[in-house]
Amino acid sequence: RHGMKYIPMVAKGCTDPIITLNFGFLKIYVVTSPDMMNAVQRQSKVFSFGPFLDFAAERLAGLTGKTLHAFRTVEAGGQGLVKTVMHASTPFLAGKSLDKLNRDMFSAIQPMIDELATKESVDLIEWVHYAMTLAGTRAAYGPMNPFEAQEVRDAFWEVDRNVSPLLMNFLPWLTARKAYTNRKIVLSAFIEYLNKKGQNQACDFILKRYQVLSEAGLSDPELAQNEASVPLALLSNTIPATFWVIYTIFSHPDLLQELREEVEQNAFKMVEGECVVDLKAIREDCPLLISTFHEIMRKGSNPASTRFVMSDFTLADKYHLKAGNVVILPSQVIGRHEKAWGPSADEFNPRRYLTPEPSDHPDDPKTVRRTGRFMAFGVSAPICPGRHFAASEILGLACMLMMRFDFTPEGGEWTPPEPHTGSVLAATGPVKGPFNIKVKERDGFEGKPWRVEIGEGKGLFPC
Ligand code: HEM
Repeated sequence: RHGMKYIPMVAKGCTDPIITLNFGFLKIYVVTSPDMMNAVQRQSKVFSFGPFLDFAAERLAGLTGKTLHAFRTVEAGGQGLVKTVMHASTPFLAGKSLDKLNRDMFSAIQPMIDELATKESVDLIEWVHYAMTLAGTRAAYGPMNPFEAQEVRDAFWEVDRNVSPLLMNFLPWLTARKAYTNRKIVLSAFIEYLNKKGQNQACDFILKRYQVLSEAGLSDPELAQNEASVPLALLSNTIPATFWVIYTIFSHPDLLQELREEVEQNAFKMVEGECVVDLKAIREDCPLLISTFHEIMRKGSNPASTRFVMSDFTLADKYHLKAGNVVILPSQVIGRHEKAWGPSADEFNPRRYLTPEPSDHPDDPKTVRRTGRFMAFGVSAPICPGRHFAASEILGLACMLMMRFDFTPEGGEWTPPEPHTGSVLAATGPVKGPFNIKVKERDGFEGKPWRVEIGEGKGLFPC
């Protein structure tokens, strides 16, 4: 009922560094303190992420039989393809490949932003979903993008919003009907994409995945079955996070003003009458914007990194964890712990990630890399490999919107929309629409052409 918010709800106020939720057939150990998280992370053989890769291959992607065996981790008796493909493709989410991905994403979204300028009002949630889904997937999958069809986009979001019963894996065609039938629509689009050899014009990350999987002997339908679940990683978190970044910046007028000044000075230029936002300069020369992004993600998202207990283990000589159960490291609890951030841990402070205030941390004021400092993209391995692309998409778009537009919510008040609790894969606060805003180009910028310039570099944000 509460979706991803359930864990922090039960953990809030607990004084123990780890607590047990007993579901009878399964215990979930919820870590509530940074020190205990360190202790768990030090035992990477005992607390492993591997079984969750198997879980996702079976329940999210719906793999069965010999395809599932090929993907399963070696530890679980499989061929370990899930790790092989991740390892081979992750480097293509940085450097030149990331520059190209960003370039393609912003050239895809630019006409949609220009169209926004012709409107007087819009449902911001719907617009962000539409524009980011289309632009992100065009950049990833190329001109034969399976998500061009609205039917496929709608089916994808139906899967995302109804994924919980699918994860139970109990007669999914009956108990998870919506997700199950819509997953089939997405899958058919991916099969057609491969039939047309669409992957040959995909981004390097996607192309590498196809190469590795076909070299491993997978047929196109088997390959499509796995790849049809990749957009859950590509879109499920990025889109709600984009909404919240835009919402938070525009709903804090003083902050908006400061950010506009920072961007105007460091990451904006006029080139022959064209307004240009510079993504490389956003990364390198806009510390307040980056800090604001981190703080919105710290406060607003609630990913819970998950580990499987491989063998019985006693933590801190006191807490006995039994093999076969699950450990959760919830960022909403650990990342807001006083040990991570001192007494201001629960406040929204867009300057938090600038040079740390000496009074901020009771134990070690100068430490920037304190445990629990920033967990929105997960912790250590398997930290999100797409985080730099996500940050580029979100911040590039947010800058373009705040430099070009004034947004006013209908009714005048910035009142946060209702959460969408069915979307349990998204840790970034998915919401239910509509959220109607009035749109107006800013004084002095009316009717001007705009673009985002990518610039060369490693493409890496400090996250
Ligand atoms: C705001 C946007 C995003 C957020 C908050 C986010 C967050 C996360 C988190 C928390 C994890 C799990 C880490 C753990 O369990 O400790 C993860 C994994 C992953 N993410 Fe993201 N992510 C985002 C965007 C993206 C994008 C755009 C991509 C795609 C290119 C992506 C690709 C992946 C992949 C492939 C994994 C699995 C990594 C593995 O199994 O080793 N993510 N992400």
